[in-house]
Amino acid sequence: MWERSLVLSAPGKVILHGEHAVVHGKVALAVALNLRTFLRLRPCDDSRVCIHLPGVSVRRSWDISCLQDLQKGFTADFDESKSPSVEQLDTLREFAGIAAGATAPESLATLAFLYMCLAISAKYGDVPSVDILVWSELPTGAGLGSSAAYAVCLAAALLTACGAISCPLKDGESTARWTEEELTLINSWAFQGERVIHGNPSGVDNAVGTWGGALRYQSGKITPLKRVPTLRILLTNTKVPRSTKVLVAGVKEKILKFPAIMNPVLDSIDAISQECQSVLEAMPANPSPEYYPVLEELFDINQHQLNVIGVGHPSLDRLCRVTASHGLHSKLTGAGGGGCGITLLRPDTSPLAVEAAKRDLCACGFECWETNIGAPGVTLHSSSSLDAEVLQALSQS
Ligand SMILES: Nc1ncnc2c1ncn2[C@@H]1O[C@H](COP(=O)(O)OP(=O)(O)OP(=O)(O)O)[C@@H](O)[C@H]1O
Ligand SMILES: C[C@@](O)(CCO)CC(=O)[O-]
Ligand SMILES: [Mg+2]
Repeated sequence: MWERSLVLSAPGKVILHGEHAVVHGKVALAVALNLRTFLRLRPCDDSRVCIHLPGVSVRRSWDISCLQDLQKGFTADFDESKSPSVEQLDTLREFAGIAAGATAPESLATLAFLYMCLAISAKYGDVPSVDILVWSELPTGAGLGSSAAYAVCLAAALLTACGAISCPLKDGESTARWTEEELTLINSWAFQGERVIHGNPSGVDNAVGTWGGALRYQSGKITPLKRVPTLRILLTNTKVPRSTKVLVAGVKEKILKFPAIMNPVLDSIDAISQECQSVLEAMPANPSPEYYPVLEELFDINQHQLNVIGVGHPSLDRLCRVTASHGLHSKLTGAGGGGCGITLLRPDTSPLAVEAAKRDLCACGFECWETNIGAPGVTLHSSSSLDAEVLQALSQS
Protein backbone atom coordinates (compact mmCIF):
# COMPACT_ATOMS: atom_id res chain seq x y z
CA MET A 1 0.00 0.00 0.00
CA TRP A 2 1.33 3.46 -0.92
CA GLU A 3 1.79 5.60 2.22
CA ARG A 4 3.55 8.82 1.14
CA SER A 5 2.26 12.07 -0.29
CA LEU A 6 3.88 13.19 -3.53
CA VAL A 7 3.93 16.52 -5.33
CA LEU A 8 5.35 16.59 -8.83
CA SER A 9 5.25 18.76 -11.93
CA ALA A 10 5.89 18.67 -15.68
CA PRO A 11 6.43 21.59 -18.08
CA GLY A 12 4.43 22.65 -21.08
CA LYS A 13 6.22 23.11 -24.38
CA VAL A 14 6.64 25.34 -27.36
CA ILE A 15 7.22 23.80 -30.79
CA LEU A 16 9.60 26.04 -32.76
CA HIS A 17 9.14 24.12 -36.02
CA GLY A 18 7.70 20.82 -37.22
CA GLU A 19 4.22 20.62 -35.62
CA HIS A 20 1.91 18.29 -37.61
CA ALA A 21 4.77 17.22 -39.94
CA VAL A 22 6.22 15.36 -36.91
CA VAL A 23 3.08 13.16 -36.80
CA HIS A 24 4.12 11.99 -40.30
CA GLY A 25 7.74 11.14 -39.41
CA LYS A 26 9.37 14.55 -40.00
CA VAL A 27 11.67 16.42 -37.60
CA ALA A 28 10.32 18.79 -34.93
CA LEU A 29 12.24 21.15 -32.64
CA ALA A 30 10.61 21.75 -29.28
CA VAL A 31 11.52 23.46 -26.02
CA ALA A 32 10.12 23.20 -22.49
CA LEU A 33 8.28 26.21 -21.15
CA ASN A 34 8.47 27.78 -17.69
CA LEU A 35 4.73 27.11 -17.19
CA ARG A 36 3.98 23.80 -15.48
CA THR A 37 1.24 21.34 -14.50
CA PHE A 38 1.36 20.14 -10.88
CA LEU A 39 0.00 16.95 -9.35
CA ARG A 40 -0.42 16.08 -5.68
CA LEU A 41 -1.01 12.44 -4.75
CA ARG A 42 -2.05 11.48 -1.22
CA PRO A 43 -2.71 8.03 0.20
CA CYS A 44 -6.36 7.43 0.94
CA ASP A 45 -7.53 5.03 3.64
CA ASP A 46 -11.06 4.33 2.40
CA SER A 47 -10.23 1.95 -0.49
CA ARG A 48 -11.18 4.53 -3.08
CA VAL A 49 -9.44 6.35 -5.94
CA CYS A 50 -10.31 10.04 -6.13
CA ILE A 51 -9.42 12.57 -8.80
CA HIS A 52 -9.88 16.30 -8.60
CA LEU A 53 -9.04 18.23 -11.78
CA PRO A 54 -10.17 21.82 -11.17
CA GLY A 55 -8.81 22.98 -14.59
CA VAL A 56 -11.44 20.85 -16.37
CA SER A 57 -14.07 20.81 -13.58
CA VAL A 58 -13.75 17.12 -12.72
CA ARG A 59 -14.20 15.65 -9.25
CA ARG A 60 -14.79 11.88 -9.33
CA SER A 61 -14.11 8.90 -7.11
CA TRP A 62 -14.43 5.14 -7.53
CA ASP A 63 -14.28 2.09 -5.26
CA ILE A 64 -11.05 0.18 -5.80
CA SER A 65 -13.01 -3.07 -5.99
CA CYS A 66 -15.03 -1.71 -8.99
CA LEU A 67 -11.82 -0.67 -10.77
CA GLN A 68 -10.29 -4.10 -10.10
CA ASP A 69 -13.37 -5.86 -11.52
CA LEU A 70 -13.15 -3.68 -14.60
CA GLN A 71 -9.45 -4.46 -14.96
CA LYS A 72 -10.07 -8.22 -14.73
CA GLY A 73 -12.65 -8.00 -17.50
CA PHE A 74 -10.05 -6.97 -20.10
CA THR A 75 -8.79 -9.76 -22.28
CA ALA A 76 -6.02 -7.74 -23.94
CA ASP A 77 -2.91 -6.88 -21.86
CA PHE A 78 -1.98 -3.41 -20.79
CA ASP A 79 1.54 -2.49 -21.79
CA GLU A 80 3.50 0.73 -22.30
CA SER A 81 4.31 -0.34 -25.85
CA LYS A 82 0.67 -1.07 -26.82
CA SER A 83 -1.91 1.47 -27.94
CA PRO A 84 -5.10 1.58 -25.87
CA SER A 85 -7.56 -0.67 -27.74
CA VAL A 86 -10.96 0.47 -28.98
CA GLU A 87 -12.56 -2.17 -26.75
CA GLN A 88 -10.69 -0.97 -23.64
CA LEU A 89 -11.62 2.66 -24.25
CA ASP A 90 -15.28 1.80 -24.98
CA THR A 91 -15.50 -0.18 -21.73
CA LEU A 92 -13.93 2.67 -19.74
CA ARG A 93 -16.28 5.23 -21.35
CA GLU A 94 -19.28 3.14 -20.46
CA PHE A 95 -18.01 2.70 -16.88
CA ALA A 96 -17.46 6.46 -16.46
CA GLY A 97 -20.69 7.48 -18.24
CA ILE A 98 -18.83 9.19 -21.10
CA ALA A 99 -20.61 9.26 -24.47
CA ALA A 100 -18.89 7.55 -27.42
CA GLY A 101 -16.90 10.13 -29.41
CA ALA A 102 -17.05 12.74 -26.59
CA THR A 103 -14.22 15.25 -26.99
CA ALA A 104 -15.03 17.58 -24.07
CA PRO A 105 -11.95 18.32 -21.92
CA GLU A 106 -13.47 16.71 -18.82
CA SER A 107 -14.33 13.49 -20.72
CA LEU A 108 -10.86 13.12 -22.24
CA ALA A 109 -9.12 13.93 -18.95
CA THR A 110 -11.23 11.36 -17.03
CA LEU A 111 -10.75 8.70 -19.71
CA ALA A 112 -6.97 9.25 -19.82
CA PHE A 113 -6.80 8.96 -16.04
CA LEU A 114 -8.86 5.75 -15.93
CA TYR A 115 -6.82 4.16 -18.72
CA MET A 116 -3.47 5.05 -17.14
CA CYS A 117 -4.54 4.05 -13.63
CA LEU A 118 -5.85 0.63 -14.71
CA ALA A 119 -3.04 -0.05 -17.18
CA ILE A 120 -0.17 0.91 -14.86
CA SER A 121 -1.61 -0.88 -11.83
CA ALA A 122 -2.37 -4.01 -13.91
CA LYS A 123 1.25 -4.18 -15.00
CA TYR A 124 3.07 -3.19 -11.79
CA GLY A 125 0.87 -3.93 -8.75
CA ASP A 126 -2.56 -3.25 -7.27
CA VAL A 127 -4.77 -0.27 -7.92
CA PRO A 128 -3.46 2.14 -5.26
CA SER A 129 -5.93 3.84 -2.94
CA VAL A 130 -4.99 7.45 -3.63
CA ASP A 131 -6.40 10.93 -3.90
CA ILE A 132 -5.04 12.92 -6.86
CA LEU A 133 -5.26 16.68 -7.41
CA VAL A 134 -3.97 18.23 -10.67
CA TRP A 135 -3.67 21.95 -11.38
CA SER A 136 -1.86 23.88 -14.06
CA GLU A 137 -0.31 27.20 -15.02
CA LEU A 138 -0.88 26.25 -18.67
CA PRO A 139 -3.95 27.24 -20.66
CA THR A 140 -5.83 24.06 -21.62
CA GLY A 141 -6.10 23.26 -25.33
CA ALA A 142 -4.04 26.25 -26.53
CA GLY A 143 -1.03 24.60 -28.17
CA LEU A 144 1.32 24.59 -25.16
CA GLY A 145 1.21 20.85 -24.47
CA SER A 146 -1.26 20.87 -21.55
CA SER A 147 -2.40 17.33 -22.41
CA ALA A 148 1.16 16.00 -22.40
CA ALA A 149 2.06 17.77 -19.14
CA TYR A 150 -1.06 16.18 -17.58
CA ALA A 151 -0.19 12.72 -18.96
CA VAL A 152 3.45 12.97 -17.83
CA CYS A 153 2.38 13.96 -14.29
CA LEU A 154 -0.11 11.06 -14.15
CA ALA A 155 2.46 8.57 -15.45
CA ALA A 156 5.13 9.65 -12.96
CA ALA A 157 2.71 9.66 -10.01
CA LEU A 158 1.04 6.32 -10.79
CA LEU A 159 4.32 4.55 -11.60
CA THR A 160 5.78 5.80 -8.29
CA ALA A 161 2.68 4.80 -6.28
CA CYS A 162 2.72 1.31 -7.87
CA GLY A 163 6.43 0.91 -7.02
CA ALA A 164 7.53 0.66 -10.68
CA ILE A 165 9.95 3.57 -10.24
CA SER A 166 11.70 4.99 -7.19
CA CYS A 167 10.73 8.02 -5.15
CA PRO A 168 14.01 9.92 -5.57
CA LEU A 169 13.37 12.81 -3.14
CA LYS A 170 15.70 12.65 -0.12
CA ASP A 171 14.99 14.33 3.24
CA GLY A 172 15.92 17.98 3.12
CA GLU A 173 15.87 18.23 -0.70
CA SER A 174 13.32 20.53 -2.31
CA THR A 175 13.33 18.87 -5.76
CA ALA A 176 14.55 15.63 -7.36
CA ARG A 177 14.45 13.93 -10.75
CA TRP A 178 14.24 10.30 -11.82
CA THR A 179 17.00 8.31 -13.60
CA GLU A 180 17.17 8.17 -17.41
CA GLU A 181 15.73 4.63 -17.35
CA GLU A 182 12.83 5.73 -15.14
CA LEU A 183 12.22 8.79 -17.33
CA THR A 184 12.03 6.48 -20.36
CA LEU A 185 9.28 4.48 -18.63
CA ILE A 186 7.41 7.65 -17.58
CA ASN A 187 7.62 8.91 -21.18
CA SER A 188 6.26 5.63 -22.63
CA TRP A 189 3.23 5.64 -20.34
CA ALA A 190 2.63 9.37 -20.86
CA PHE A 191 2.56 8.63 -24.59
CA GLN A 192 -0.28 6.16 -23.98
CA GLY A 193 -2.15 8.90 -22.07
CA GLU A 194 -1.59 11.27 -25.00
CA ARG A 195 -2.97 8.57 -27.29
CA VAL A 196 -6.21 8.53 -25.29
CA ILE A 197 -6.48 12.34 -25.54
CA HIS A 198 -5.11 12.97 -29.07
CA GLY A 199 -5.82 9.80 -31.01
CA ASN A 200 -2.56 9.84 -33.00
CA PRO A 201 0.16 11.84 -31.22
CA SER A 202 3.74 11.94 -32.45
CA GLY A 203 5.14 11.79 -28.91
CA VAL A 204 7.06 15.07 -29.12
CA ASP A 205 4.99 16.82 -26.43
CA ASN A 206 5.35 14.08 -23.80
CA ALA A 207 9.09 13.83 -24.59
CA VAL A 208 9.54 17.53 -23.76
CA GLY A 209 7.32 17.20 -20.67
CA THR A 210 9.48 14.31 -19.48
CA TRP A 211 13.00 15.47 -20.36
CA GLY A 212 12.57 19.26 -20.50
CA GLY A 213 15.23 21.46 -22.14
CA ALA A 214 15.34 21.74 -25.92
CA LEU A 215 15.16 18.76 -28.21
CA ARG A 216 14.91 17.44 -31.72
CA TYR A 217 12.26 14.73 -32.15
CA GLN A 218 11.72 12.38 -35.06
CA SER A 219 9.76 9.10 -35.07
CA GLY A 220 10.34 8.45 -31.37
CA LYS A 221 14.04 9.42 -31.49
CA ILE A 222 14.79 12.13 -28.94
CA THR A 223 18.01 14.12 -29.33
CA PRO A 224 18.79 16.97 -26.92
CA LEU A 225 19.91 20.05 -28.87
CA LYS A 226 23.55 21.00 -28.41
CA ARG A 227 24.21 24.53 -27.13
CA VAL A 228 20.86 26.24 -27.46
CA PRO A 229 21.16 30.03 -27.18
CA THR A 230 18.93 31.99 -24.82
CA LEU A 231 16.00 32.88 -27.05
CA ARG A 232 13.49 35.58 -26.12
CA ILE A 233 9.99 34.48 -27.10
CA LEU A 234 6.73 36.36 -26.78
CA LEU A 235 3.81 33.95 -26.37
CA THR A 236 0.34 35.05 -27.42
CA ASN A 237 -2.85 33.15 -26.69
CA THR A 238 -5.56 34.06 -29.21
CA LYS A 239 -8.00 32.31 -26.82
CA VAL A 240 -9.70 30.69 -29.84
CA PRO A 241 -10.52 27.15 -28.64
CA ARG A 242 -9.57 24.15 -30.74
CA SER A 243 -8.89 20.44 -30.39
CA THR A 244 -5.53 18.91 -31.26
CA LYS A 245 -7.26 15.61 -32.04
CA VAL A 246 -9.54 17.21 -34.65
CA LEU A 247 -6.73 19.25 -36.27
CA VAL A 248 -4.37 16.26 -36.51
CA ALA A 249 -7.16 14.20 -38.13
CA GLY A 250 -7.86 17.06 -40.61
CA VAL A 251 -4.22 17.15 -41.76
CA LYS A 252 -4.24 13.38 -42.32
CA GLU A 253 -7.35 13.71 -44.45
CA LYS A 254 -5.74 16.44 -46.59
CA ILE A 255 -2.61 14.31 -47.10
CA LEU A 256 -4.75 11.34 -48.19
CA LYS A 257 -6.78 13.55 -50.54
CA PHE A 258 -3.83 15.41 -52.12
CA PRO A 259 -0.69 13.33 -51.48
CA ALA A 260 1.33 14.80 -54.35
CA ILE A 261 0.62 18.32 -53.08
CA MET A 262 0.86 17.81 -49.33
CA ASN A 263 3.86 15.46 -49.02
CA PRO A 264 6.29 18.00 -50.52
CA VAL A 265 5.01 20.57 -48.00
CA LEU A 266 5.80 18.15 -45.15
CA ASP A 267 9.29 17.60 -46.65
CA SER A 268 9.77 21.33 -46.80
CA ILE A 269 8.72 21.70 -43.13
CA ASP A 270 11.29 19.01 -42.31
CA ALA A 271 13.95 21.07 -44.09
CA ILE A 272 12.93 24.13 -42.05
CA SER A 273 13.43 22.22 -38.78
CA GLN A 274 16.86 21.00 -39.95
CA GLU A 275 17.92 24.48 -41.04
CA CYS A 276 16.72 25.98 -37.76
CA GLN A 277 18.65 23.35 -35.79
CA SER A 278 21.88 24.20 -37.68
CA VAL A 279 21.42 27.91 -37.03
CA LEU A 280 20.64 27.41 -33.32
CA GLU A 281 23.63 25.12 -32.83
CA ALA A 282 25.93 27.58 -34.60
CA MET A 283 24.80 30.51 -32.44
CA PRO A 284 26.78 31.48 -29.33
CA ALA A 285 24.99 31.25 -25.93
CA ASN A 286 24.30 35.00 -25.96
CA PRO A 287 23.85 35.64 -29.66
CA SER A 288 24.30 38.98 -31.40
CA PRO A 289 21.53 40.33 -33.67
CA GLU A 290 23.20 39.20 -36.92
CA TYR A 291 21.93 35.62 -36.42
CA TYR A 292 18.29 36.60 -36.30
CA PRO A 293 17.24 37.37 -39.90
CA VAL A 294 17.43 33.66 -40.84
CA LEU A 295 15.40 32.52 -37.80
CA GLU A 296 12.81 35.21 -38.57
CA GLU A 297 12.51 34.14 -42.19
CA LEU A 298 12.11 30.51 -41.14
CA PHE A 299 9.24 31.56 -38.83
CA ASP A 300 7.53 33.39 -41.74
CA ILE A 301 7.90 30.48 -44.18
CA ASN A 302 6.73 27.88 -41.64
CA GLN A 303 3.64 29.94 -40.81
CA HIS A 304 2.69 29.94 -44.53
CA GLN A 305 3.26 26.17 -44.73
CA LEU A 306 1.00 25.58 -41.74
CA ASN A 307 -1.71 27.61 -43.47
CA VAL A 308 -1.30 25.41 -46.56
CA ILE A 309 -1.86 22.22 -44.57
CA GLY A 310 -5.04 23.71 -43.14
CA VAL A 311 -4.22 24.50 -39.51
CA GLY A 312 -4.19 28.29 -39.67
CA HIS A 313 -6.92 30.55 -38.31
CA PRO A 314 -7.92 34.21 -38.93
CA SER A 315 -6.94 35.01 -35.30
CA LEU A 316 -3.41 33.69 -36.00
CA ASP A 317 -3.19 35.70 -39.26
CA ARG A 318 -4.13 38.76 -37.23
CA LEU A 319 -1.49 37.98 -34.60
CA CYS A 320 1.17 37.74 -37.34
CA ARG A 321 0.03 41.02 -38.95
CA VAL A 322 0.03 42.92 -35.65
CA THR A 323 3.54 41.78 -34.71
CA ALA A 324 4.81 42.41 -38.27
CA SER A 325 3.67 46.02 -37.91
CA HIS A 326 6.25 46.24 -35.08
CA GLY A 327 8.95 44.54 -37.16
CA LEU A 328 8.49 41.21 -35.35
CA HIS A 329 8.03 37.72 -36.83
CA SER A 330 5.50 35.15 -35.56
CA LYS A 331 4.10 31.70 -36.23
CA LEU A 332 1.48 29.45 -34.66
CA THR A 333 2.75 26.83 -32.23
CA GLY A 334 1.27 23.42 -31.41
CA ALA A 335 -1.77 22.23 -33.28
CA GLY A 336 -2.93 25.67 -34.54
CA GLY A 337 -6.56 26.40 -35.50
CA GLY A 338 -6.45 29.15 -32.82
CA GLY A 339 -4.57 28.65 -29.57
CA CYS A 340 -1.11 30.18 -29.25
CA GLY A 341 1.42 31.86 -31.50
CA ILE A 342 5.08 32.62 -30.78
CA THR A 343 6.97 35.79 -31.71
CA LEU A 344 10.74 35.85 -31.88
CA LEU A 345 12.31 38.78 -30.04
CA ARG A 346 15.87 39.83 -30.82
CA PRO A 347 18.32 40.41 -27.96
CA ASP A 348 18.24 44.10 -28.89
CA THR A 349 14.44 44.39 -29.31
CA SER A 350 13.72 47.25 -26.92
CA PRO A 351 11.32 46.82 -23.98
CA LEU A 352 9.34 49.73 -25.45
CA ALA A 353 8.86 47.89 -28.77
CA VAL A 354 7.76 44.73 -26.93
CA GLU A 355 5.32 46.75 -24.81
CA ALA A 356 3.86 48.41 -27.91
CA ALA A 357 3.35 45.01 -29.62
CA LYS A 358 1.79 43.58 -26.46
CA ARG A 359 -0.59 46.53 -26.20
CA ASP A 360 -1.81 45.99 -29.78
CA LEU A 361 -2.16 42.23 -29.26
CA CYS A 362 -4.15 42.73 -26.05
CA ALA A 363 -6.39 45.19 -27.93
CA CYS A 364 -7.34 42.22 -30.19
CA GLY A 365 -8.53 40.34 -27.08
CA PHE A 366 -5.37 38.21 -26.97
CA GLU A 367 -3.29 37.53 -23.88
CA CYS A 368 0.51 37.70 -24.13
CA TRP A 369 3.57 37.29 -22.01
CA GLU A 370 7.35 36.99 -22.47
CA THR A 371 8.66 33.52 -21.57
CA ASN A 372 11.78 31.63 -20.67
CA ILE A 373 12.36 28.40 -22.49
CA GLY A 374 14.38 25.29 -21.66
CA ALA A 375 12.73 24.49 -18.30
CA PRO A 376 13.46 21.17 -16.49
CA GLY A 377 11.35 18.12 -17.27
CA VAL A 378 9.19 16.12 -14.85
CA THR A 379 10.29 16.92 -11.29
CA LEU A 380 9.40 15.70 -7.82
CA HIS A 381 8.94 18.48 -5.20
CA SER A 382 8.91 18.39 -1.43
CA SER A 383 5.36 19.34 -0.36
CA SER A 384 6.76 22.05 1.90
CA SER A 385 8.41 23.75 -1.11
CA LEU A 386 4.98 24.50 -2.56
CA ASP A 387 2.66 27.10 -1.17
CA ALA A 388 0.39 25.37 1.37
CA GLU A 389 -2.28 28.04 0.91
CA VAL A 390 -2.43 27.44 -2.84
CA LEU A 391 -2.84 23.71 -2.24
CA GLN A 392 -5.55 24.35 0.33
CA ALA A 393 -7.47 26.70 -1.99
CA LEU A 394 -7.22 24.20 -4.87
CA SER A 395 -8.41 21.31 -2.72
CA GLN A 396 -11.55 23.28 -1.91
CA SER A 397 -12.24 24.63 -5.41
N1 LIG B 1 -4.88 20.66 -16.00
C1 LIG B 1 -5.51 19.67 -16.63
N2 LIG B 1 -6.26 18.79 -15.93
C2 LIG B 1 -6.89 17.77 -16.56
N3 LIG B 1 -6.86 17.58 -17.90
C3 LIG B 1 -6.14 18.41 -18.64
C4 LIG B 1 -5.43 19.50 -18.06
N4 LIG B 1 -4.82 20.16 -19.05
C5 LIG B 1 -5.14 19.52 -20.20
N5 LIG B 1 -5.93 18.47 -19.97
C6 LIG B 1 -6.49 17.53 -20.97
O1 LIG B 1 -5.86 17.80 -22.23
C7 LIG B 1 -6.82 18.23 -23.20
C8 LIG B 1 -6.23 19.32 -24.08
O2 LIG B 1 -5.35 18.71 -24.94
P1 LIG B 1 -5.03 19.23 -26.39
O3 LIG B 1 -3.99 18.34 -26.89
O4 LIG B 1 -6.26 19.42 -27.20
O5 LIG B 1 -4.41 20.69 -26.15
P2 LIG B 1 -2.95 21.08 -25.69
O6 LIG B 1 -2.21 19.88 -25.24
O7 LIG B 1 -3.08 22.20 -24.69
O8 LIG B 1 -2.33 21.69 -27.01
P3 LIG B 1 -1.23 21.01 -28.04
O9 LIG B 1 -1.51 19.54 -28.06
O10 LIG B 1 -1.53 21.66 -29.35
O11 LIG B 1 0.07 21.41 -27.49
C9 LIG B 1 -8.00 18.72 -22.41
O12 LIG B 1 -9.18 18.57 -23.19
C10 LIG B 1 -7.98 17.80 -21.18
O13 LIG B 1 -8.61 16.59 -21.49
C1 LIG C 1 0.11 18.98 -33.81
C2 LIG C 1 1.18 18.19 -33.08
O1 LIG C 1 2.28 18.00 -33.99
C3 LIG C 1 1.76 18.96 -31.91
C4 LIG C 1 0.77 19.29 -30.83
O2 LIG C 1 1.45 19.98 -29.82
C5 LIG C 1 0.61 16.85 -32.67
C6 LIG C 1 1.66 15.86 -32.23
O3 LIG C 1 2.85 16.02 -32.54
O4 LIG C 1 1.25 14.89 -31.56
MG1 LIG D 1 -1.94 18.19 -26.52
